[in-house]
Amino acid sequence: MIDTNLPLTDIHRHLDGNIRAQTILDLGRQHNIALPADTLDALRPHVQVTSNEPDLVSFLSKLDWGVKVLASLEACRRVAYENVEDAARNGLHYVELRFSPGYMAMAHQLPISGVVEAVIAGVREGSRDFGVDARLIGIMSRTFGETACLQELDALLAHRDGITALDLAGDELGFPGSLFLNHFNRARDAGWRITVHAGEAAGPESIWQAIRELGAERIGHGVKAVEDPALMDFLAEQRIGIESCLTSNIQTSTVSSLTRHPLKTFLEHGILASINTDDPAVQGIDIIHEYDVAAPAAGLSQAQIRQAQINGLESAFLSAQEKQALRDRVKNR
Ligand SMILES: O=c1[nH]cnc2c1ncn2[C@@H]1O[C@H](CO)[C@@H](O)[C@H]1O
Ligand SMILES: [Zn+2]
Repeated sequence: MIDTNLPLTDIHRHLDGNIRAQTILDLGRQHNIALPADTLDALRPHVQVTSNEPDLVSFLSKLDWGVKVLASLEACRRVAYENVEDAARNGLHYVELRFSPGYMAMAHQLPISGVVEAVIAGVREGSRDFGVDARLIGIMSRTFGETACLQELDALLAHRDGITALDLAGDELGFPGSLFLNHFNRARDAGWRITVHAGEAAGPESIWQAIRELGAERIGHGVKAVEDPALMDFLAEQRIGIESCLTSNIQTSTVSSLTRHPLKTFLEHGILASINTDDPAVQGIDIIHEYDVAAPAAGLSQAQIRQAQINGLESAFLSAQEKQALRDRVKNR
């Protein structure tokens, strides 16, 4: 259960993996884009996972319809705005929304830098209208290679003040972190925080690489850390946040069932692990489901769920003062 006296955060949520099915229909109509179905019910199986996918890459193809309807910068602004509205509806006080501007720009060859600008604008308007504190994390989609990632990085750097951190997502097995050393050197020089999707499809060595070579302060998923005792100790000692996404890990077949998910072990080990959604619209879940259904199914006690909630804010890309302000705001409501 969620502790309503503590801030509720989601620090691992792809805004381009959280485009409403209704919005996909609307934008498809508006821009004359042929969709696989023209009613919500018929569209849903094409844009939402209905049963577990065999692997990460198959799962990721479920995000494609969402970005195929992004035919204008206004459409990008809209989905960013709606993401903040969805966060507010879920009772979230703070969200870190991540997005891959190259992936969003791809289908209609939008200017990548324009996409970054539109997303920043949409999130800013959403924050103002719905009272949710939001930060943005830029993603480089490794699936499209180093050069495409450099273009994403350049577009993000052109709006560096609107971006808090850099991430690397997509096909972890096909495109290892070692290809992206320069990218992350530049991101750190820009003063950004760093989080990396690692130890989801690949093993613990991918997590070590993200920390030692890319400068990751947090790890997305990090499921495979449980296979390496030295890494488990290191994560706990260095207070490296693990952004766990329970349902996502089942749907990508990263973990065979919730009862085998390592989140409980992470928490028992004193690792700063938190509960997050990943791609909620594609997964057909929300943050409340992850706390109330998925976390107990993964064997977490109520005290562990509360600790994970505390860890979410603790590992957020905020200053100590900003975190305290959030705690005060929720307590004094
Ligand atoms: O669970 C995930 N693991 C790895 N990459 C992901 C996941 N969910 C989405 N993306 C990737 O993030 C970018 C869009 O924000 C896309 O590259 C998408 O494939
Ligand atoms: Zn993710």
